[in-house]
Amino acid sequence: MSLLDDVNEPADLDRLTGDQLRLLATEIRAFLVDAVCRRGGHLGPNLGVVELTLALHRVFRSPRDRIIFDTGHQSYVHKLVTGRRDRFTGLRGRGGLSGYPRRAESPHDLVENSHASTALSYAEGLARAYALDRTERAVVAVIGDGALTGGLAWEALNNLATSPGRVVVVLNDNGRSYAPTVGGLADHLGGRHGGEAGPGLFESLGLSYLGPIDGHDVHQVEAALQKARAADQSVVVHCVTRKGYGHRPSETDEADRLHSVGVIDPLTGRPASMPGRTWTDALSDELVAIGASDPDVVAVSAAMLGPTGLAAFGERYPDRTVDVGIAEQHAVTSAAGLAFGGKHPVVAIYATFLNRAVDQVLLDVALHRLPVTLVLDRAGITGPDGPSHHGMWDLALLGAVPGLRVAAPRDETTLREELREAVAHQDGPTLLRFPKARVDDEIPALYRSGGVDVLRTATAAPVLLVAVGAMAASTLRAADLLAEAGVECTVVDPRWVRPVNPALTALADEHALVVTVEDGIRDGGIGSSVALALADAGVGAPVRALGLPTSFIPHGERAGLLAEHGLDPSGICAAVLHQISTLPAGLDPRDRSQSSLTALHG
Ligand SMILES: Cc1ncc(C[n+]2csc(CCOP(=O)(O)OP(=O)(O)O)c2C)c(N)n1
Ligand SMILES: CC(=O)[C@@H](O)[C@H](O)COP(=O)(O)O
Ligand SMILES: [Mg+2]
Repeated sequence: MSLLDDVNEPADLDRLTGDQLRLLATEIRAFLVDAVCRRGGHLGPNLGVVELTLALHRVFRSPRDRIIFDTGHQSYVHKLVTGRRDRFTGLRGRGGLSGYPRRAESPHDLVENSHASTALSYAEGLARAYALDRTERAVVAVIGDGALTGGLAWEALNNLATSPGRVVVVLNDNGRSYAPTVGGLADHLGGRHGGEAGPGLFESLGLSYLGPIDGHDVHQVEAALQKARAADQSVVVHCVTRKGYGHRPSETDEADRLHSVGVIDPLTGRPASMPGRTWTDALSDELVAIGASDPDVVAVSAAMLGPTGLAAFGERYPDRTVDVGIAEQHAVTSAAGLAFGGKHPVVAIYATFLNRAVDQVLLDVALHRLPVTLVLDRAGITGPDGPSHHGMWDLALLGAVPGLRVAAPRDETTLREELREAVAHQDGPTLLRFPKARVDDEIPALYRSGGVDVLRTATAAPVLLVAVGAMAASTLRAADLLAEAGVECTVVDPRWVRPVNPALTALADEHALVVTVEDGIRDGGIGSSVALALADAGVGAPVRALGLPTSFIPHGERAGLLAEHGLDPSGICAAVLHQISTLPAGLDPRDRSQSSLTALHG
């Protein structure tokens, strides 16, 4: 019987002695290594917060007191001590335990948004609400040194000093985001600016400061938290920890301390199976090649050089590579500055995180028609990271940006080609998007017509299938299924999906039904742009837009989630057949006669 087996709620920690707490921490690490290596997830971040989380749950009485984890990727220990041990076998799978706090899972989870740098703002507002009600409930925000590089966190700190709400800010300073945390703040916390790290900075903002504290010493952390709890103003408790602590492959992983892993061998930290070539790998290689011939290209990342494929560019051209920290807004506006200065910035960001910087794309970049290329990795369904990480809003949110040209490559060749076209474009911003997946097999075009790649044709095919980027493979397989059902289709990849290419409009005019397929939300997506363009051009073919619903899609495996939303070959086929069945009598595209077209086109 282990100590961990007896911990089913935070109160179970109260009776443990110092030695038992140390033993429990060891058991928790063994549990985490085993569970995360089997399922994938955030390993290094959680190994670093074991003692800190035990101390938090001994000092504060969750859920009456509120503990908010910034980003939430480091909440596994919190889940373990709040009764969710048995659910780790399904970690991040469909219907299984989420990799982030999740309200539906436990009353101990309040905030489940896993975009970084939000916790202090949630906490300030919550504490203010408790103060208004004169309710004695403590509010704690746990924030990493990486998340503290985000501007939102500083907006919150600025407000905390004068807020009636008191917040205990636990700064988990492990010196890293993925890679070592960069910038003046990181240098300050690391003592690289000389003098004592912490007090000067936070006290000058009107907050109290305690630390630096050894974040792996439960008693030291507890003592500091007790003091912070009793203070009459907001306090920063500065805990120094080691990312990946207690697991050699994590602690020694140079890239990111095994920040976020797939299924790996616990002894070596290496992937259990060959990961295969991803879209990110293809982007990485082509950008290095472009950098060799174009000295004006500058790569910009928001704390994710490695995961977005910019690390190789950074090794080759360190002077032309910028990591701005978790600061997507600054990344985009500073890219605008670079472009004003004659450079061509390539800003690589996960699609979901660009949501942060929509205004910057709109007014700081597009208004000035600046040549900035945005590369959106993890576009569409990402999978195990769940609702906040699916990159499904970009096309809809950015559809309103005048002059933004958007490309969605279907395979590695088109990714390379479209990236070069994007970087060559000087008159305004460009955007490329692709998913978190292996890059699909090459999909050759039969021919290119006015910039649109025609992937499949049949004589007098009545249905035009418009595949957006990575949806091309499934759309082509759907066309096979439809042919078996007696419906011939033309399948095209517009390559540049916005603005809608007039060549696509012309092609649509030769068909009785147009079906668009994309892995973003339908509402405001490419399908709706195509429908508008056809209507404006007086093309009468009805448009059926297939895509994701405007809803928060839970975590699960990417292929399964796409299928659940009808975006696999059989789903696309079924949707087309259904659409055909709704066409007015005489307009069945299986019997596409000139008269039916004439009738349709009025
Ligand atoms: C807005 C936003 N940008 C980027 C990310 C991706 N991301 C997740 S964790 C992380 C690093 C966080 O570093 P830190 O807060 O220090 O936590 P640690 O992993 O070191 O514990 C990044 C960049 C994110 N979740 N949200
Ligand atoms: C917490 C966070 O935002 C990242 O760690 C994210 O989970 C990484 O996702 P990938 O594993 O797709 O790189
Ligand atoms: Mg950190």
